Amino acid sequence: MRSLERAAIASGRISGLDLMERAGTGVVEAIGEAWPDFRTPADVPRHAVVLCGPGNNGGDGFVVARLLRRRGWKVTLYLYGDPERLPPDARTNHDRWRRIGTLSALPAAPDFSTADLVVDALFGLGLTRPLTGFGPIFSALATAGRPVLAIDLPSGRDADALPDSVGWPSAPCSLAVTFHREKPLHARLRAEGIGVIVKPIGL
Ligand SMILES: NC(=O)C1=CN([C@@H]2O[C@H](COP(=O)(O)OP(=O)(O)OC[C@H]3O[C@@H](n4cnc5c(N)ncnc54)[C@H](OP(=O)(O)O)[C@@H]3O)[C@@H](O)[C@H]2O)[C@@H](O)CC1
Ligand SMILES: [K+]
Repeated sequence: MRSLERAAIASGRISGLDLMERAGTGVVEAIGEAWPDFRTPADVPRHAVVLCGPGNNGGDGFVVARLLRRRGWKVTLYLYGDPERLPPDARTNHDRWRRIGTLSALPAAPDFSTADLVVDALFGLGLTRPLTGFGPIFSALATAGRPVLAIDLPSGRDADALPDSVGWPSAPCSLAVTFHREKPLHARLRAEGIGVIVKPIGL
C-alpha cells in the first residue's frame, strides 16, 4: 500500500490529501452500508465517538469526523498524541476539523456509553510494535458494547498478521473498512466473525 500510494502521488495523478479524503468518504459510505438505520434521520442527532491517533490513520479519522458532522451527527473526538507532530495531511485534516469542532486528549477511561458508533482511527498500517497503556481504553470499549468501526484495521493488530503479533493488545471491532485491497490481517478478521468492507480510493 505504501509503495502504491507513493507511486500514485509521484505520478501527479493524485495527492496524499485526496487519498485521505477518499478514504474518509469510503468509511462514511460503509457506515451507511453496514448500519442502514444510520442513513435515516433520527429525532435526536446520532453520536459518534472518534478516536484519532498520531499518524495518517488519525488523519482519516479527522475526515470521518468532519463528514459525519456535516451529516448532522454529534461528534466527540479524542486525540492520542501531539497535534503539532501530526504528519502533514493528517495535520491539514486536524485543522479542518478544528474549524468546526473541538477535541480533547484521549483520557485513560473514555465514556462510550452514549455513542451510537465508535470510530477507531488510532493506528493502522503504521503500527510497528505492540501497544502499551491502551488496555483500560480497549476494556472500556469492550464493556460499553457499542458498535466499533475500525479504519483500515483494529488498532493494535498487525496488518501483515505475522505469527508473533498474535495476542498483541488491540481494540475490539465490529467492522473494519480498508482501502484498495485487503491486507493479510483481514482474512483473519473475517474468520473471527468481524465484518470487512474494502473501499476504492483511486490507487
Ligand atoms: N497508504 C495509503 O495508501 C493510505 C493510507 N491511509 C491511512 O494511513 C494509515 C497509515 O498511516 P501511517 O503510515 O501514518 O501510520 P499509522 O497507523 O497512522 O501510525 C503511525 C503512527 O503511530 C506511531 N506508532 C506506531 N506503533 C506504535 C505503538 N506501538 N505505540 C505508539 N505509537 C506507535 C508512529 O510513531 P513512531 O513509530 O514513530 O513512534 C506514528 O506516529 C493507513 O492505515 C490508512 O488508514 C489513507 O489515508 C489513504 C491512503
Ligand atoms: K484503526
